[in-house]
Amino acid sequence: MHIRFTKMQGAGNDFVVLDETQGRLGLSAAQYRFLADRHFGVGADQILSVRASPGRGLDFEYVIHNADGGQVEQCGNGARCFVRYVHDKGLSTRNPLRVKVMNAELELKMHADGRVTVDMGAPVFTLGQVPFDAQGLKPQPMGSFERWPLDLPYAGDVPVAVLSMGNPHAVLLVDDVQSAPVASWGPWIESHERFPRRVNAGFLQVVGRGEVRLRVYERGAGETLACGTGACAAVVAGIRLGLLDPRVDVHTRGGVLTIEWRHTPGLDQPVFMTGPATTVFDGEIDIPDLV
Ligand SMILES: N[C@@H](CCC[C@H](N)C(=O)O)C(=O)O
Repeated sequence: MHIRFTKMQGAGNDFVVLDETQGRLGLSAAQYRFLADRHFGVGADQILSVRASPGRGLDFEYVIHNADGGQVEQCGNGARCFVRYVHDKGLSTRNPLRVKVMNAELELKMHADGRVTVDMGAPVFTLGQVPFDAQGLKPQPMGSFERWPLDLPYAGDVPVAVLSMGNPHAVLLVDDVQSAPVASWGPWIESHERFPRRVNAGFLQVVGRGEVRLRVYERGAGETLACGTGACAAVVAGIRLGLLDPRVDVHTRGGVLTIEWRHTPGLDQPVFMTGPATTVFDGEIDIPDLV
């Protein structure tokens, strides 16, 4: 199969974007893996498919596959690239855009300076919905939140905050993100048996009440230069742990994302994420028949 694609990046989190508005390409998980492969394919952390509106006042459907070929619920940096793609390719002039992702609807707004703000919806703290199995664990309260002791090889119990931004996140506090054990603990946390659908692992260094540094070991992709939902989850956790103000600049290895969350107990307040979205190049590629 011969296809056209666009390579994009948002704060260094990179994507292959496919136009499926005129019909599905019907790619297999192995073909998504091929596209994401940095040696044999194009190379990407995620593959984003732009599909026609499913109706209900929505402009498009937005489908996300991780580099490992698995379909996932959310991708924050991808959402910003999605808007830029739709506008640059002339698929819509609407601003803001309303799109459907796997289990939710998102509102995406492009600014005059090219940055994009995404209403990522409200975070979910119900453990069963993350999903996280806390049975038999004793929570450690902090601020208006809690952390859960996660037993990791050689490290013992490591306290993590657990929440969902539509996709699952575990956030742990570190003193220095540069020297944090992302490469070793990341895969252990990602596949920990307490997370039945695996999890994205965020390593959060609080610099001040409005500034953090973050590295994320992403489920199905490994460490990426930035993770949008990871930034939202880290800031929400930091606010509830009593460490952060409602507006925070998140320094990732690939750039800065600004996250805003007005926490009001009892109300489902949405998280807003603002950051860059850039087209790298357009291309064409032959995809082998892989099942
Ligand atoms: N890079 C993303 C998140 C992509 C999905 C994630 N790896 C998962 O499996 O949930 C972002 O910017 O949010």
